[in-house]
Order: sequence, then structure tokens, then C-alpha cells
Amino acid sequence: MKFVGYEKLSTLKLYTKYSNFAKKMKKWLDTLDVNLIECMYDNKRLEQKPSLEKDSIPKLEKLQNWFGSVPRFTTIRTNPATGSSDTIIEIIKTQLQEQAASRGRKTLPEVKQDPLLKDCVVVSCWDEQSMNSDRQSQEVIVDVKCGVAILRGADLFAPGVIAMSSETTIGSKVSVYADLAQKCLWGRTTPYSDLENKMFVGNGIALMTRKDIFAGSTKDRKTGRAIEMTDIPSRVSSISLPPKYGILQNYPSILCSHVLNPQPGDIVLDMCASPGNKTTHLASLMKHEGTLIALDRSKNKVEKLDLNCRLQGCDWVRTYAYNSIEAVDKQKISNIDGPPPYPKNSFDKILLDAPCSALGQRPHINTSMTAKHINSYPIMQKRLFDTAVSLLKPGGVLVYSTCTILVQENEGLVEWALNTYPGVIELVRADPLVGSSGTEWPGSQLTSDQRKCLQRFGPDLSQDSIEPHQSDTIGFFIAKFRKIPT
Ligand SMILES: C[S@@+](CC[C@H](N)C(=O)[O-])C[C@H]1O[C@@H](n2cnc3c(N)ncnc32)[C@H](O)[C@@H]1O
Repeated sequence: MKFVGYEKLSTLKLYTKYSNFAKKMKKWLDTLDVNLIECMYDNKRLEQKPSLEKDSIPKLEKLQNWFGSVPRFTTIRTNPATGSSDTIIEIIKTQLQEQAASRGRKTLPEVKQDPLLKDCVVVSCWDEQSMNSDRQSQEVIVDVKCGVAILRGADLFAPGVIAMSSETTIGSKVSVYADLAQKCLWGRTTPYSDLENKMFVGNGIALMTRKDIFAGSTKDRKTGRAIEMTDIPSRVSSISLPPKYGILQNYPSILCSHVLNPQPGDIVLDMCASPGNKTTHLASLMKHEGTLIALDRSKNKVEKLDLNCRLQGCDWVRTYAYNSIEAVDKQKISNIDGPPPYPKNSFDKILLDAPCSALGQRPHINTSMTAKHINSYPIMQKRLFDTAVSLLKPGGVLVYSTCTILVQENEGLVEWALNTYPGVIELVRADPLVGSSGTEWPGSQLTSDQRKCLQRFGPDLSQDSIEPHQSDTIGFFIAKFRKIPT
């Protein structure tokens, strides 16, 4: 059977799913200070306050489509210390050729260097003819998070498997489904019958048996690849590289560390660092010289951060499990040797990649978040920001970023920061600028020049002046501040 393409295949499915998601979203919008949809799509109408019901449905649908689809490009942040982008491009091309040969595909995805970021390689998706969407009789069920990772080009690893047909052996062809309702019992052997909540995420080949995955105690359980995904409806290229050469990272996240632009010898703080994708990038941009301190709230998360630093050759980075809100000691005047808290005015550069509602992650196929939950983020973000301002040296640079499209966590935070710290911090251009300017909303005090300093990635990013891989990304926001020298 010829594959009809992810959009056609899944839109219907996603629409039915999204009728719930849309209801939920409307509920959030009703409780938010700022109306997301209208802010994003039509500022003039917002001033006249039309009702969401009457006028905003097409906009809501556009937003749902954006949330429900997968960014078509795979971006890889390369590690210049271990190999040039050219070397990595060759490795990726060889991988794609091998995949094409084993899966009978004729046309290869394009692999190229990003024209702006020298440490970013871009891989397009497979063409529409390439995918086999025939449903296999043997099925594997995964959770939503795992389903999303598969749609974005990941293979399926053993811990993500919830259920597998009993007859599956190594080499069996299987169809993989995400359990949207999260009701499938772990270890189930018979086909999962909740057709309404079972979303097809692709076909693959089993590399493990049921016994490998489900037998034994939790600690003995296997962690490796359980299914090699061969045909996924999003058609996104699946690349696997040793971490020392490069890692998969979303385009705006790669850009974000370039906006901070740390230099060799700088004293840099990454306040919310785990799993360390940006930390390791900052280390690479610093050419592994200087001081880089990376904090995250919990011990588990810092273990993950440590592992990634090790795998990417950055074990010189100092990591601590610490609540960054409390990372400043206003009485302390000594240096920054040792663990936090640190004295005021200690860092040349600070990255605050804040915890956020993550309403920029795509595809967003299910959510359990409530409006109350969403509205709690700006409170935490402001407290982290207070600490960042305190820890920054006069003349130092602070980059604030999120992976959400919600105005209240982005432009709203910037406006609050400028009002709270007049004469202390100033907004500067978040160069290199790729995303669109900041959004305006009724009562917003940000000037047009200030909004042009910001960059936002989301459903409204125009493709006119930028490349498709720079606009078809997750939602993201970047603001850059400088502490005014006294
Ligand atoms: C957006 S993620 C960071 C992603 C990371 N910068 C990267 O690029 O790999 C936000 C992180 O903030 C951490 N976090 C949340 N509250 C925190 C706090 N008060 N102090 C330190 N870390 C915190 C979370 O544990 C989470 O790992």
C-alpha cells in the first residue's frame, strides 16, 4: 500500500483527538491573562475583543495543525572538537544510503550545513513514496512520550515498550502504536482493542523478544533498542551518531547558545541545565576553556547531565544539584570555587533556559496539563530571573529562553523584567536573529524596537526570508539582556 503522508493519515485522527485538546486549550485560554490565539494571530481584532467562539475557530485549527504535526527536519549540533561538519555530513549520508538500500528507497533526504550556524547540520525528511504504512499483525504499544519520540525519528528502546504481541521474535515486522488514553496494561500480549485511543506511529523490526523486555526484575531489564523503526508516518530521518560527534538538537535550541555567545575564559552559569544539551554546547563554544557551572534541581537530573557531559567530552564542567532560585548568597564576598550559593555579580554570562509549560513541543499529541499548572510557570520564572540578575556581573549578559509559545512566559516575562529592573538591565538584540519579533498584546508596554530584539519560533513564523528548517521547528522564545555597568 502506498503511504498517504503523515498529514493526510493523521490529521483526521489528530482532529478527533484534538477535539478534546481544543476544549482543554480553550479552557486554558479563558483563564490566562492574555488570549494566546488572538495574540498570535490578529492583534487588531484583539483590541476589539471578539469572542473566541465566533472568530477564532480557524485560528484554533491552524494552531492544532501546527501542534499536531512534526517538524520535518532533523537538526544535528556537531562537535567541532571531534570532527568537522563535512565529516559528520559524510557519516550521515552513509547511514541514509544504508537505510535506503535495506528499505528499497530510491530518493535520499538532503543533508547540508546550516548557512548561519557552523555547528549545525540539517537533514530533510524522506519523500512520500518511501514509507510502508501496511499494518502488521504483530503490534507493540508505547506511551505517548515514546510515540512522540518515534514520530520525531527515534528508534524504540526497551523501557518505552508497554505491550508486545506474544508471537513476536527477533526480526518480526511490527506496527507500533501510542496509547493516548494511557490505559493499556503493562506486558499485555493480545492486541490492544481501544481503537479510538491507539495512534499508529510507525512500522519497525523487532530487535528483542517479549521475554527480553518483560522478564526479570526491574533492575535486570534491558535498556537497549527494542525496535528498529523503518517506516514512520512523519517521514522524519532517523540518525544515530556517537555523542562525541554530535547530538540531535532542535534548531532554536542550537541558536540559543549562540545568542549567549560564551567565549574561552568566560565565567558562565547554566541555571537550569539538565539534560545538558545547551550546557555541552556552551562548553564547546568556550573551546573548553574557562569556568562553566551547571545547576539543576534534582540529583537524578544532575546524574543525566553528568553522563551527557562525559559522553560529549565536557567533564570539566562543574555540575551541582541545587535550586537555582537560592543560588545567590548576598552576604558572601568570596569567589565561586565550590558549590552554590555564589556571591552577587559573579558571572560574565548566564543562561536561564527556564522550566516552562513546553507548549512549543511538537507533535503535542496529548496533554494532562491544567490551566492552574500553566499559570504557575511565570511565578517560578520570575524568581529564577531575580537570581540571575543578582548573579550577573555588571556588563554581563543574560539569555532567557523557553520552549513555549505562551506570551505570559515570554514577552510578558520580558516586560515584567524591564519594569522590575529599570537602570539595572537592558534588552539587547538576541543576535543572530532568525525567529520573528516578539508578539504585541493589548496593554503591552514593549516598544516595537524592543520586540524586534526578541525572537520567537511558532506557528506564525513567516518562511519568506528564512530557510524551511529554520521555520518548521518547535516553538521557542529567546531574549537577551545586559546588566548595565554601574
Ligand atoms: C527546559 S529544561 C532545561 C533543558 C536544558 N537547558 C537543555 O537544554 O538540555 C528546564 C530544567 O530546569 C530544571 N529546574 C526547574 N526548576 C529549577 C530550579 N528551581 N533550579 C534548578 N533547576 C530547575 C528542571 O529540572 C529542568 O531540567
